[in-house]
Amino acid sequence: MTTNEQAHEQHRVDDVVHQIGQRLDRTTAEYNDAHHELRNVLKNYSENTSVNWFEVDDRIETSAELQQQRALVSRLTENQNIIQDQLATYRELQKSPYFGRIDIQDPDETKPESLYIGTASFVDDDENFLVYDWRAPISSIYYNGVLGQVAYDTPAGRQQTDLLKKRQFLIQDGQIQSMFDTNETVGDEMLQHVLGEQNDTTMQNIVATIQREQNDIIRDVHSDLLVVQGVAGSGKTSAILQRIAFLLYHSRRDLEADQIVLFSPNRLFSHYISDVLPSLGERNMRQVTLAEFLTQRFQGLNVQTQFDRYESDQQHPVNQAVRNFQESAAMMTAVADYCTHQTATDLKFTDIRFKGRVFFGHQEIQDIYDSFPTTFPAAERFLKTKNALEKRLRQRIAEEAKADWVRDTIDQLSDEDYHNLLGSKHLGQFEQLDDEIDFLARQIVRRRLRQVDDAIYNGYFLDVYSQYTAFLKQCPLPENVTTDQWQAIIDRYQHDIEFHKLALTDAAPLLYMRDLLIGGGQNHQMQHLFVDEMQDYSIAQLVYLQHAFPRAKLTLLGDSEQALFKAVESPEDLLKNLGVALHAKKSRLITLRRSYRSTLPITTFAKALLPDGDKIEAFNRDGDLPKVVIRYDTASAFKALAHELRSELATNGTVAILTKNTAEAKYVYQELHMDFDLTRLTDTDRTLPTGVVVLPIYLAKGLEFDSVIAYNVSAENYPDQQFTGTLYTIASRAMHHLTLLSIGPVSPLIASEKIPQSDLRIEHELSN
Ligand SMILES: Nc1ncnc2c1ncn2[C@@H]1O[C@H](COP(=O)(O)OP(=O)(O)OP(=O)(O)O)[C@@H](O)[C@H]1O
Repeated sequence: MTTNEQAHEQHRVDDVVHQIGQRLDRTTAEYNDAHHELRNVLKNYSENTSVNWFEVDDRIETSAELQQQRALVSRLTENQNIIQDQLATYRELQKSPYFGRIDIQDPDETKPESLYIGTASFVDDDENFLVYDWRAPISSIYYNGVLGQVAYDTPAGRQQTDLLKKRQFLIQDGQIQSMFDTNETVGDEMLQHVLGEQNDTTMQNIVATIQREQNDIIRDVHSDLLVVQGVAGSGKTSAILQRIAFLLYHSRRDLEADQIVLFSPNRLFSHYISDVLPSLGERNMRQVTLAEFLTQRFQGLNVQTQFDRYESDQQHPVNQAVRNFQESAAMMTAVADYCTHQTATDLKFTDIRFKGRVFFGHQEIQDIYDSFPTTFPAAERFLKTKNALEKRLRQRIAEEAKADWVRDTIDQLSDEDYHNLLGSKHLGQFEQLDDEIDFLARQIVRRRLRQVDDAIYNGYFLDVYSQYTAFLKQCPLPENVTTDQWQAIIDRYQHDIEFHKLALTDAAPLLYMRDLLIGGGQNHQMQHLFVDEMQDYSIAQLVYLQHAFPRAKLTLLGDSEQALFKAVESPEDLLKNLGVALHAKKSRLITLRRSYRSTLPITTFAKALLPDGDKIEAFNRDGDLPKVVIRYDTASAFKALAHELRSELATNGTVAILTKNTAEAKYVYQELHMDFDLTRLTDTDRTLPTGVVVLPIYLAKGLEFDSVIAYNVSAENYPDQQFTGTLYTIASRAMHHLTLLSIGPVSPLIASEKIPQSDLRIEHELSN
């Protein structure tokens, strides 16, 4: 590239930055005006809220005025927020207005046109697009096309054009740092630069360097089930976030950020990714971990988490055939079948009691349920039963309202209680005083019987926990599960319930049964459901999530090689199983094989751990070989660990010591915390501190660190292939440096002929 050309491009950058600066000044003035106006209205509002509340007439008038003011405040606040967002976007653009340029020749134009692509559009005062948003239809050719004839989708249909040039820029603080032309999707040079620079405090957006397959994930608007299987560090999480930004742009009119939900692997991860969407001018989607979701659904029960289960499985190995069945689509189908065949007498209705006495008996409830046609789905009969009970409750309230104690209570009401009981009804709204008294009497009884009302509303008159036992007892078993094994499952479930506990395997089928029998549990607002680290979810859980978000399109991303909690499955089998289980009409599988996170030596080592690791393509970024440090007793191991930590801390912001489980993390913490500023992370932590952190690998899922030290990769700790996934996940968290500490002989997974010694730096303890 000639210096002349760079000077010419810099000239354009200067011009665009100048125009953005002018727009920033204007918008700042607009912001100040909006802020001023809002402050005035708020001041007025607070003066109004202190007016007389006790005179009824005044109260009505004030309340109408307040409502108007409240609406005004909310409109002005929204306006102010919009301007604030614009300011943030302009500030970002001012630093780096764009990262790409495409020159195209449209068939009906005489001259080629140069378009510049950045994180947001910038249009000058004459409506010229100085920068195109990366999500605009035309921008797709920057990511997808090689030079020559290319096509792109627009709302008006597919368009053709001739792509003459593709240029990439790295612009920092308004200065072009580098620029080059490329025929590739997005050239490696740019990626080299970005990946080499990265550090791990929070994730960055990748819009300047999105790769072709990633772009397919990001721009897919057709699939109702999109399954992405990608190797560690291939950009699955990045793709999710850029996809969300794309979808929000694409369906701006009918999709809001809070109609998108992401199931994330842990809370640290939620924080780690939280800057990406705001950096693209979008709000964050909702985020929840599976544990949070289940806890919320089972209030009052202590639901086992994936982490608890992982720890307990290490101590008490489980029967895999039984668990596979419990977590299968077949189990969920069995639940659905069971629910459709329940007669009123099969259901475990319980009495609704009040102050120790039966208020509605279970037989009465069963008879009501039985009175509705069996052709109705169970949940509908249940809802009708609730309504019938509500009606009977209202009758009982009306009768009880005539009782003497109620009249006595009314006589003794203070003025304030009297007003409170009237609630939204106002004095004078009743034609006769008797009506008002009657209303108050029913209010008093209703309040007293709130417990009964709640029991009806929440459907507490069906004992779902006993119902689940009944389901388990008749559940058709596959051939490889014996009745004795199943009885043990039933016994354990009953025992757990007695102690208000629930095993993770029971959560999805039990919730599903509850929803199908009593209704509810579904969120019809969600339009997109994303599941990251899907390999840690059972099919039963995914079936449940689909039921819980019935209108949502599903994007499931994972890496079966990183399965810490279960066996590896091929992507194709997975899609087939999921497609059937989730009844997907338009399903699509995208596989990502290129790994971007780690240096070439680290990825080369990590992939060699896997039986079919040669499918993984390492991105060619230089770095040191992974270092294996072997010591033969604990004292020298910790001495070596301290030494490694010091040297890693000298060059890296964060050093993560990753362990196999919590017990090991606690132990390492105990041994080191006196000498280092060390943080042990647990599943309640939300933020990642810098310095040294120690955590079990399952809490590091989805995260990355400048430097990783794998604690004790000895043969004793990682004896066989069962631990391949764990070791691979640990190794693949490292971006720049990886150290493997072994106390005693190293694991056969590492000391294997598949891993040439020349791929590692091995440091044995020196004998005296
Ligand atoms: N196209 C890209 N341009 C720049 N950086 C990228 C690109 N794709 C991925 N990366 C970087 O590679 C790293 C790994 O990406 P990400 O965490 O999204 O991968 P992942 O597939 O979710 O990984 P894992 O399954 O191991 O958690 C991140 O630092 C991300 O920013």
